[in-house]
Amino acid sequence: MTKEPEAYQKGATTLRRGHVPSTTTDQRLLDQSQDSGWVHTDPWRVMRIQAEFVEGFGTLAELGPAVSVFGSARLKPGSDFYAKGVELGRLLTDAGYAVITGGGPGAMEAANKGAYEAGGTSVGLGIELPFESGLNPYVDLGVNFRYFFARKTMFVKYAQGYVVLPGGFGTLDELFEAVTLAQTQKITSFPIVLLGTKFWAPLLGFIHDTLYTEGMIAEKDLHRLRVVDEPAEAVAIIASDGDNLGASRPE
Ligand SMILES: C/C(=C\CNc1ncnc2c1ncn2[C@@H]1O[C@H](COP(=O)(O)O)[C@@H](O)[C@H]1O)CO
Repeated sequence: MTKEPEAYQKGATTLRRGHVPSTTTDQRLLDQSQDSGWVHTDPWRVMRIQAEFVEGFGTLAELGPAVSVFGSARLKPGSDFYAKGVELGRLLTDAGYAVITGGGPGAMEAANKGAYEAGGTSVGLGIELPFESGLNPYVDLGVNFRYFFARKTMFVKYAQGYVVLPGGFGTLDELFEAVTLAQTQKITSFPIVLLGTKFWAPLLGFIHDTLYTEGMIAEKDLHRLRVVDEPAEAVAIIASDGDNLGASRPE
C-alpha cells in the first residue's frame, strides 16, 4: 500500500509535496523583516479607501435627518457671515436636523458652534491636509478622511440638502458637485441653498448670462440653486423641499 503523503492544511486548502510552504501564514504576517513597500501600492490603497467608506457609513448611518453646511475655511469669528453660520447651525438644530460640516475653521466652525450651542448633533468630516488644523472644538461626532472623494460621498449621502455660505475653491467644488449630481439625477429632492445674495450674485450672473445663454445648461438648471440672505429662509427651503429620507435614499 502506498504511504499517504503528508498533507498541509492552509485554511480551507490542502497542500501536499512541493506545494507545502516552509512557513505558516501567521509566521509571514508577523514577520517584521519583510519589505513594507506594498503599503504604498494601489491595491493596498483600495483597502484604505474601502475602510474610509466603512468607517463613514458605520458612523453616520443612524444620524437621522441632517444638512451639510459649507463655506470658507477663512471666515473670521466676529464677521457677519460667521454670525450667520452660527445662527444657521442653531436654526437647523431647532428644526430637527443634525449639522454636518467639513469640521474645519471658518464657516464650518460657525455652523458646528450653532449646532453645539443649541444642543444638536454637530458633525465634522475632517480631511487630512498638509496644513491641517484638526477638527474645530464644536464637533461632537467627527470622522477624519484621507480622501476627498470618500468624504464628499458622506456629505451628500447623509444630508437632506446643502446650505452654502460664501467660500473659495473648496466651497465651489462642494457646491458644483451637488449641482452636477442633481442635474444628472443622481440625487433628487435635494435643495441647494446659497446664503448671501450679494456674494453669490456674480456667480449666478455667470451661470445665467454665460452658461445658459451659450447653451451649456438647460433652463431648468437655473432653478437648481436658491439664494437667500437669512439663515431662517435657508432652513425653511430645506424643510419644504428636502425628502427627509437621508440615508434611506435608494442606491
Ligand atoms: C485654510 C485653512 C484650513 C483648511 N482646513 C480645512 N478643514 C476642513 N475642510 C476644509 C478645509 N479647507 C477647505 N475645506 C473644505 O472646503 C471647503 C472650504 O474651502 P474654501 O476654499 O475655504 O472655500 C469647506 O466646506 C471644507 O469642506 C486655514 O485657514
